[in-house]
Order: sequence, then C-alpha cells, then structure tokens
Amino acid sequence: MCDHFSAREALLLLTPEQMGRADRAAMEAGISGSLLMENAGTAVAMRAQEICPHGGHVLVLAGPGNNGGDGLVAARLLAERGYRVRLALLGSREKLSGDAAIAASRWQGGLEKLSAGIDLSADLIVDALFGAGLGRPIEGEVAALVEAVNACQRPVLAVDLPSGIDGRTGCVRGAAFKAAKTVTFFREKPGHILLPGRLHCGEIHVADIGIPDAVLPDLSLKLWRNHPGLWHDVLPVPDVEGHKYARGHTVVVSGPAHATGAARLAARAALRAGAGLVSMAAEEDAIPALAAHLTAVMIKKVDGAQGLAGLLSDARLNAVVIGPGAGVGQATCERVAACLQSEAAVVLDADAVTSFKDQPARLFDAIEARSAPVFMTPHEGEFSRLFPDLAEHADKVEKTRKAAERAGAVVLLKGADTVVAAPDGRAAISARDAPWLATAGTGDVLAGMIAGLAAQRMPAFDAACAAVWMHADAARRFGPGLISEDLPEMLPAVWSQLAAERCAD
Ligand SMILES: NC(=O)C1=CN([C@@H]2O[C@H](COP(=O)(O)OP(=O)(O)OC[C@H]3O[C@@H](n4cnc5c(N)ncnc54)[C@H](OP(=O)(O)O)[C@@H]3O)[C@@H](O)[C@H]2O)[C@@H](O)CC1
Ligand SMILES: Nc1ncnc2c1ncn2[C@@H]1O[C@H](COP(=O)(O)OP(=O)(O)O)[C@@H](O)[C@H]1O
Ligand SMILES: [K+]
Repeated sequence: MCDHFSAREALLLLTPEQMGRADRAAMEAGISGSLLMENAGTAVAMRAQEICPHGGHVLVLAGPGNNGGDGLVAARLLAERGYRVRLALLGSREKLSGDAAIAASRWQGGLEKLSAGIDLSADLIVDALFGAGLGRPIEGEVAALVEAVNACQRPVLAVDLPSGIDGRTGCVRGAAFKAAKTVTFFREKPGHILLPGRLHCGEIHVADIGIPDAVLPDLSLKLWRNHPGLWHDVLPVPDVEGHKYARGHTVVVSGPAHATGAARLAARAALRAGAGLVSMAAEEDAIPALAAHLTAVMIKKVDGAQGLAGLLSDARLNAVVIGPGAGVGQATCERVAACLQSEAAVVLDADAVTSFKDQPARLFDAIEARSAPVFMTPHEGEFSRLFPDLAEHADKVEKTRKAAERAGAVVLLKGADTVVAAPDGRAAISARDAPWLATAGTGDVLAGMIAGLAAQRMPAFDAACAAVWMHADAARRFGPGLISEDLPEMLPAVWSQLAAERCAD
C-alpha cells in the first residue's frame, strides 16, 4: 500500500503567495535565500543542458527580481560548462538587490539591455523575466519581446513560470511566453495546471531546491493536482465474499419519453463505476423506450415527484442522479426536492442545476437540511446560471470553492481543467488533456460515474475527484473518434490499471 500521506503531499499546489511563505519558512529554518537561488539556477541549467547541445548558444532573459536571479545563476553555470551565453537584463544591474544582486556579482560575462529588438538567434532562450512576483500585466517593450520570442520558433525554457502567466489563476497577463519546458521549485503552482497557463508551460519539471517538507503543515494547504495519489487509498475494492447489495444501489431519474438517452448513459456509467445495482426511475410514458434498450439496469415506475420520493424512501437506494435529459422547469425542481429529502447521495447535473436559476436559495436550503452528500456538476454556462455573481471571477479555483461553500455541495466546475471543490475548502484541479471529451453526452456519463462511486460509499470529495480522473483516462484510452457511449466501456481497463498500481504499491 502506498504512503497515502506522502502521495497527497507531493500533489499539493502552492499559490505564489504561499510559495513566498514556504521560502521564508525555509530561510527561518536556516537555509539561506542565496542557497535556494543557487539550487534553483542549478536546476534550470541542468534542464537547459538537456535541450541545448553542448557548447550551444543560450540567451538568458533576466528580470529585475529573484526570477532574474535564478537566470543569472543558470547563465553563470552554463558559461562555466562551455556554453556560449548572452544575458539580457530588464532594468539596470545597480537596481538588483538581495540574492539577485549576489548572483549578478558572480556573473563574469557581459550584460545586454533587454529590448524588443534584441538578437534572438540562439539555440535556447531562458525566460527568467518574472515568476511568482508578476504584479501587473506585461506591456510595451517587454510585451513586444514576448511576442517576438513566441514567433521566432526557438525553444524557450521558463524559470518557475512562463513570464506573463499568473501563478495563481493560470491567466495570461498582457502577454506570455510559450515554453517548451518549465522548471518550477518545490511544488507546482495552480497556474501550471489551470488554462490557459498549462498550454504555455510545455513539459513541467519540479526541482527540489532544499525547502524542507516540514514547512507544509503550517501553510494549511487545501489544493491538489487531481491524480490517483489523492484518492487511490479510498477507491472501492470489491470484497472476496461481497454481494451486490454491499456495492450500493444507484438510481438514475429518467427524462420523458423523447429524452431518455442521457439517463441511460448515466446508468450504464454507474454500473461500470462499480455500483452493485442500478435502477432507472421513469414515468410510465418513458418505459417502452427504456425497456427497449436496458439490460442490467432495472426500471422502476414512478408517478411524479411524490412517486420518486416514495421510491427513494428505501434507504438501500443510496445514490441518485437527476438532471440528464430532465428538462428545465418546475417539475424538475419538485423531483430534485424529492431526491434531496432522501438519505441517498444526490448528483445534480445539467437541467437539475439550471432549473433553480431563479430560486437558488431554495436549492441551497434543501441541501443544508440534509446530511448525505450532494454533488453538482455544472459546466461554465450552468454555473453562471446558479452563481451569476461568481461567474466572471478570474480565479477558477476560488469561484468553485465559493460555490461549494455557498451550496453546501461538492461542486465540479467542468471543462478541460475541471476543478472539484468541497464545502470545507478542499479543491483539486485536473491536468489531463482529453479533448475527445468535448462531445455530446460525456457529462451524463460523468454524473453516473460519480453516483456509482458514491453508492459504494467512497467519501464525496474523493469520489468526485476519482470520477473526473477516470473519465478523462477512459477518453484518453479510446482516443480519436470517441463518443459518449464508448466511455463506460473503457472503464474496465481504467479499473484494471488502478488495481495493478494498488498491488504494486
Ligand atoms: N528567495 C526566494 O524567495 C526564492 C525565489 N526564487 C525565484 O524568485 C522568484 C520570485 O521572485 P520575486 O518575488 O523577486 O519576483 P519576480 O518574479 O522576480 O518579479 C518581481 C520583479 O518583477 C517586476 N515586475 C513584476 N511584474 C512586472 C511587469 N508586468 N512588468 C515589469 N516588471 C514587472 C517587479 O517590479 P515592481 O513591481 O517591484 O516594480 C519586480 O522587480 C520566483 O519565481 C523564483 O523564480 C527562487 O530563487 C527560490 C528562492
Ligand atoms: N476540451 C476538453 N478537454 C477535456 N475535457 C472536456 C473538454 N470539453 C469538455 N470536457 C469534459 O466533457 C464533459 C462534458 O460535459 P457537458 O458539458 O455536461 O456535456 P453533455 O451535457 O453533452 O453531457 C465534462 O466532463 C467536461 O469536463
Ligand atoms: K519566468
């Protein structure tokens, strides 16, 4: 079994502000800032040597702060190792201070003034302009230089972050380098994973620069990269002597006769996610369409919201999905209310979210009154209907956290960088490219997977994170040509790999 704590610790993400606190804590523990910078520059030089042939021509762009200091150290080390290094500095040498000034004093080569027209002919360009200290948008001469570098087709190695990427939000502030590789220090930052930042980083390397892990507990961190190390230890594993009832019973609420497909996708996904039983709750008119397609999934006839409440009063039915194909309106609100009165974990997807557009407080109050978990799975459009005041927030992690706290639910703000947040502030960001997921019905599959894991009593935040990761993994295994029906069929391979990793731990 893996060391759960250390796996989770390795996945922690630090904002630039938290990273500054980690740096200071390390210094208070006796590790000098100058040594941290020396280690950072050493890590940069090592990566530069991987990209650039020995003796090649390296251009280092150094900024006026400590990010520039890292660049100055790397420049010195590369020159010592036989590379031809040019260094262009933003601002004057005299204005450098602290550790960066020490790094500059050790640099024996020439200094060019940084400008948009600088000669870019080099085998490698090291971007050491701004990192954690980016305090405003890049403009004017520096922005023109960034654009010229991006257009010149030479590899860029970014120090800590591609300059112009906000380390907290992943947003481009004015202009940003497109790097082939990024070397960051101690831990990744949210801006490496959130979009568009992730697309600017290239391959990310995390270097140990001597900051001890002992500084972490005092930072009270609650943000992780979404990866199996985060939830592997709480994934449901079937018992050798187990029976289907022990694996939970998921109910999916079907849409009307003309819109049953979405619920069927969710039901199949819940089964493949491991729920022992899955039932479809359907009004009489939808039953013929459902019966023609369903096999392992059972059909339970219900009559309106009251009928649904009656069905869910059986506590063995311990997870329910409502929303896929449900239709927007009062009838869906009533059915959602019936679900929330039950003791089951409830997944609110699609129309179940949108239906509360004009009365979000009614939804939040109903959630507050129950103790079993609630999940909400909005994409940006659905999110903006339920949380209009948060929609324009530039920080995707912060807005998802605020929504989760307000709703009292685990909120999954979907997209290519899906953020999962729990009401207690824990959050995780997905970093797996799976562009094939941009096809109709994949959200319905995700909702079913969450309910399938929740039925097996996986803790709510972990179930949501695991479902998002497994969903993307399934898409990556299938690859081009994926349609939503393919996703549940890829889950056995996803499970097998996860089980193999568990055995290998
Ligand atoms: N000891 C440590 O802590 C360690 C830190 N390390 C390294 O330090 C980095 C953080 O260093 P940092 O805090 O000095 O910030 P940094 O990213 O260099 O930028 C600040 C400078 O840029 C300027 N500036 C900002 N935005 C601008 C803009 N748009 N356009 C123009 N100028 C702009 C800003 O100017 P000001 O706002 O003050 O006028 C200021 O001069 C971190 O990413 C890592 O690489 C490692 O060595 C490990 C040990
Ligand atoms: N470009 C993309 N890269 C990765 N995942 C994506 C991308 N586009 C969409 N997704 C994922 O696909 C799913 C789409 O869900 P949703 O928008 O609700 O679609 P639908 O309503 O058709 O089921 C979400 O899980 C989302 O995160
Ligand atoms: K940089």
